Order: sequence, then structure tokens, then C-alpha cells
Amino acid sequence: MPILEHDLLAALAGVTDPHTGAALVPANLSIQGGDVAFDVVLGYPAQSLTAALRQQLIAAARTVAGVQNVSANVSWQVHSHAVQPGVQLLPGVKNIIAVASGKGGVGKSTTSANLALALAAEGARVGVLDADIYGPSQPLMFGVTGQKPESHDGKTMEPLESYGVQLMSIGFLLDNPDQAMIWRGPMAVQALEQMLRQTHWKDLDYLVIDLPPGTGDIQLTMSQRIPVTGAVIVTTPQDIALSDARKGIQMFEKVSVPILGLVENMAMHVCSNCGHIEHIFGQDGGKALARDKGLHFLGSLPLSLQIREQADSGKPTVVAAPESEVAAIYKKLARDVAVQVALASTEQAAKAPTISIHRKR
Ligand SMILES: Nc1ncnc2c1ncn2[C@@H]1O[C@H](COP(=O)(O)OP(=O)(O)OP(=O)(O)O)[C@@H](O)[C@H]1O
Repeated sequence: MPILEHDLLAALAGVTDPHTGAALVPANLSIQGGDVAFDVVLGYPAQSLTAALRQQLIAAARTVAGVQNVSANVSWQVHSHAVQPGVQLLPGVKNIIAVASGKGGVGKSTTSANLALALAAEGARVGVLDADIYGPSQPLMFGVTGQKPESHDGKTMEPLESYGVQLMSIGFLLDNPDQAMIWRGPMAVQALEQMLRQTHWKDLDYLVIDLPPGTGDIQLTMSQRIPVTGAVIVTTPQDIALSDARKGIQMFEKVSVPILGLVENMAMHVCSNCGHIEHIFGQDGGKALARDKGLHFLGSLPLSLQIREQADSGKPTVVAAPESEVAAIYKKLARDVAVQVALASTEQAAKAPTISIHRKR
């Protein structure tokens, strides 16, 4: 019995992308006798999902009359993103994700580190730029305190590498890690931009930038000068953090940087003795803010001793306890961010004028 392509496509469309909910579109479809072969390419790193999706697609194809053998290949590819007009692109970097918070101490650096490690765990090539001049904490979180970046040509710096992630931090360039940075805005922006552009980033799908907290001149100028794909806002559910997060959102809106979503950190505390849940910083404030501003809600992280201890010991949760519930939240969050990056690219492409080239006869 001949396989009807229409029936096959309808069956495959029943398998949806776990993050976007959209039907998966098979490419390179071939039908020969009872043999069916096709590829599915996701637009975000999804190493942990491909095997299960492949099984679902094979099972769906086998429901179609006449299908005997199915060969399905599920892979993913990250595309680079168009950036704000007039901003110089960064060689070796496809997408830049800025992680920002209005208020200090809400967990922006912890989220940046775990986000980067979770993207890497999903198979992406990832870098982190620690631009937090007030308290560079990535060297500590990645266990590379005291190490210095090398330069092979006297012009560019080689990023350090930890857990497969390329790393550059303002902290590597200070002689004394406890030294306070007392830079005025323009000087800080210049130093940060230099550090960004003079690092020899190698073939990155994503560069995560841990921005300094606040919404002042430094953050505003950096968002204008750095080719940012989009921003992730980190907040706690506490009113004061939410009010500062609102200012952060306004800042990115002002400079036309898309906001990829909002993370609610320290959302609840689970007592390690009795399991009782307490909302120390308030309940669902981040969710409500995301709803109010029409932003994608990326998820909630608990206030957890494990998150704090693992980050402090130079091994953030995603690498210290990769099978834990918390690591699963970070990995889902990372895939969600990557999906938002891919969607931002599509939207940007849709806004761009279509250019058709006609050959002169
Ligand atoms: N979900 C969490 N549970 C427990 N502790 C956390 C959590 N998130 C962050 N922390 C801890 O809170 C402190 C502040 O976190 P972090 O340095 O990530 O915040 P930040 O917003 O980057 O701060 P800064 O304003 O200094 O840049 C750190 O000690 C960190 O380990």
C-alpha cells in the first residue's frame, strides 16, 4: 500500500515542540516503498530532548498505513541574531544575552552562571562575560579565582575556561580581588566594552553577560553599545526588587533591546527539616510583573542552601548536582531563553524589509 505523504505529515504534526508547542516540521522527507526518512531541526540547544522527540516522531510515523521502516534524525542549530542598528557585531559570537536586575543581591550572578552552564549542558557553545564592576563574582562561582587570562598577540585576551564555558571577568584584571572599583560611568563603559571586544571568544552560540546591578548610566550605555540579542531580568518577589526590575525593563525598552523573559529568584523557601514552604520575599510578585508587562515568565527558583553553597564553592548547581530538581529548573529556563532568542531572530527577520534582486536582462 503506498504511503500517503499527506497522512504522514498529519501524523508527524501531532508531535509538538515541548517549548513552543508548535508542530515539528520535517525536512528532507523521503518516502520510498515502505521506508520513510526525515530530519527535524530545532532552533535551540536541546541535547536532553532529542532522543525522546525522535522516539515520538518514529512512533507517530509508524501509525500511518504502509510505513515499515522509519529513519528520523533530530538535531538543533543556533542561528545568529540581528542586533540594534548602528551597533558593531562581535566576531565569534552568535548571540548575546544580557542578564540584568534593577536591585543588587537578587541572584543575578548565580542565575547567569547556572544559565550559561545549563545552555552548555544542552550542547551549546557558551561564554560568560562578568561585567559586574561592583562585585565580580563569576571567578568564584566558576572556581577560577586568582587565575589570569593570557594573551598570545599582546592585543587580545584568551578567555579562561571552566566546565566547558569560556570566561572573562573584570575580576581577572584586578590585582587585588577585594579592590573596590571606583570608576565613573564613561570609564567603566569603555573598560567593559574593551574587555568584551578584546577577548578572543571562540565560536560561541551564546555569550551571557552578567551586568552590574542598577539602571544607571553604565547599564544604559552598555545596552546601547553592546550588540545584545536580548535581556533576561532577574528579580525576587519582594516589592522593592520588583520596583527596581520595572526600571530595568523600562531601560531596555528605551534602547529597543528585546526582553527575553523574567526569572523570579528566591521565590520560596522549603524547610529542609519539615518541608514547610515559606514565601520569605512575598509570593508570585515576579509572575505578576511578567504578566503585567507582557513578558515571558521563565521560571521560579527556590531560596535554597544548596544553590548558595554550590555557587560559593565554585561549582554551581547545574554542574554540582546535574540531576537535582533545581538543575532541572535551570535547564528548562535555559532552553526557554534559547527559544526566546530564536523567536527574537524570527521577529527581527520579519520586520526587516524583503529585498528581491532581479537580474538585468
Ligand atoms: N536561589 C538562591 N538561593 C539561595 N541563595 C541564593 C540564591 N540565589 C542567589 N543566592 C545567594 O545570594 C547572594 C547574592 O547572589 P548573587 O551574587 O547571584 O546576586 P547578584 O544579584 O548578582 O548580586 P550583586 O548585586 O552583588 O551583583 C549570593 O551569596 C548567592 O549565593
